[in-house]
Amino acid sequence: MTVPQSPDVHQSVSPSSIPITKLELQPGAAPGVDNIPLVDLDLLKTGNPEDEKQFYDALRSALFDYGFLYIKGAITQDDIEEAIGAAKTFFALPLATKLLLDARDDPHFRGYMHLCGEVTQFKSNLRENLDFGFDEAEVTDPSAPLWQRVLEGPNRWPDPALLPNFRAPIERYFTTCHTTSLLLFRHIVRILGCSESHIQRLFVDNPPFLFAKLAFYPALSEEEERNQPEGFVQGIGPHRDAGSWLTLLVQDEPGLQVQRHDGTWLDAPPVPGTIVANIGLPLELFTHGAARATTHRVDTRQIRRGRTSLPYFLMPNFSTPLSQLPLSSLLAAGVPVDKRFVTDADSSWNGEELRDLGERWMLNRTKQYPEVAKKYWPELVEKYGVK
Ligand SMILES: O=C(O)CCC(=O)C(=O)O
Ligand SMILES: [Fe+2]
Repeated sequence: MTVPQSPDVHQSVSPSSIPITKLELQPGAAPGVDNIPLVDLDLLKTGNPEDEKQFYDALRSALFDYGFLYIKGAITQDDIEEAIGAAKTFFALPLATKLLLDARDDPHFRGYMHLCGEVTQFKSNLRENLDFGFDEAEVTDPSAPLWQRVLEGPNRWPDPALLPNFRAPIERYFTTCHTTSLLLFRHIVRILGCSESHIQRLFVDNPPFLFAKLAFYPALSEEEERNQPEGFVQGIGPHRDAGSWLTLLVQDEPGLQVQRHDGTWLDAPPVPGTIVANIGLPLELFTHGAARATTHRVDTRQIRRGRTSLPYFLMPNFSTPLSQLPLSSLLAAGVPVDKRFVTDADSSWNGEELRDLGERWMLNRTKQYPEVAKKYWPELVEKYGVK
C-alpha cells in the first residue's frame, strides 16, 4: 500500500499530522449500501427544500468522503436489464465470432478484447471487454494531435443480422449515462462553488471524449474456487479511473469493491434501479484532492454465474486547456481540501496532468492493451516503457 503524493495544497502540512479518514456515514447522507451514499435525483423534483438539502448532503458525502455513490432516478431496472441482457448476448457468442471485432486488429483501442488480454497494475484481468468511443472517422492528418490519431476512430459493432437487438439498447444506455453524468456534474459544480461556465467549457463547447465498454467477468469453476478459498482473484485489479471525471456503471452481480480510506475493502453490489458512480483522477486533481478518486477493483470470487457490467466514462475533449480550480474559491465554498488516504493503486499524479489529459489517456490505454499498442503504436510503448 502507498500513500499517494497529494496535490500542492498539502505540501505545507506534515504527513504525520494528516489523519487517515475512515468511511463513515455523514449526518444527513441518505443511506446507500454499507453507507455508500445514495443520491436520489427524484428528490430534486419535489420542490421541498428539505429534499434538496438531503440530495446535496448525499452528493457532498459521495464526493468528499467516499468517491462512490449510487444514483437513483436516472434509469429503470427494466432499462438496466435490457442493456445488460443485450451485452450478455454478445459475450455468449462463440469466441471466433467475437474475434471478428478483435481489438488487436484496431489501431484505436476499440472492439473486443479477449479474456485476460487487458492489464491492470501489471496483471491480467479476468474479464472480456467490448470497447466504444464516439463513432468517428479515423484521423490520419499527421499534423493532428497524436491523441486524436491514436484514440479516434469508428466503433466496431457486431453484425445486426446476428444480434438484431444489440446496438439500440446499448446506445440508449450510453446516452442515459451521458445525460446523467452531465446532470450530476452540474450539481457537483454547484457544490464546488464554481460557475456553470465550467460545464460549458468542459463538456459543451468542445464535444466530450467518450469512452464506454461492456465487460464480462466469468465465474470461477468449482475447482478454481477450491484453489482460491481466500484472497483476491483479479476481475480487474485495484485502480483509480485515470481518464474519466465521473464513471457510471450498471452491473448484474456482486464483485465490485471500493477501498476505504484506511485501506480495507467495502462491497458495492448491484442495487436495483440504480447506477453506481465514482470519481476519476482528473476531477480529484481539478479539486486539489477534495473529490476523491477512490480505488476500486472487482473480486471474481464473489461472482456466481458470470458478471456483466457496463462502465461509461465521462471525459472532456482532450483539446480543452485545463488547470486546477482556484484553491481560494474551493475554500470559500467550504470544500474540504486537506485529506490523505491509503490506496493499493499506483498513482503519482500531481496536477500537471490536467494540462494534457490526452497524453494520460494514451498512456493508460497503452498499459491496458499492450498487444494493441505494440502492434500499432510502438513509439508509445517505448516512450512509456511498457513491457
Ligand atoms: O466492472 C466493474 O464493476 C468495474 C469496472 C471498472 O472499474 C473499470 O472498468 O474501470
Ligand atoms: Fe474503474
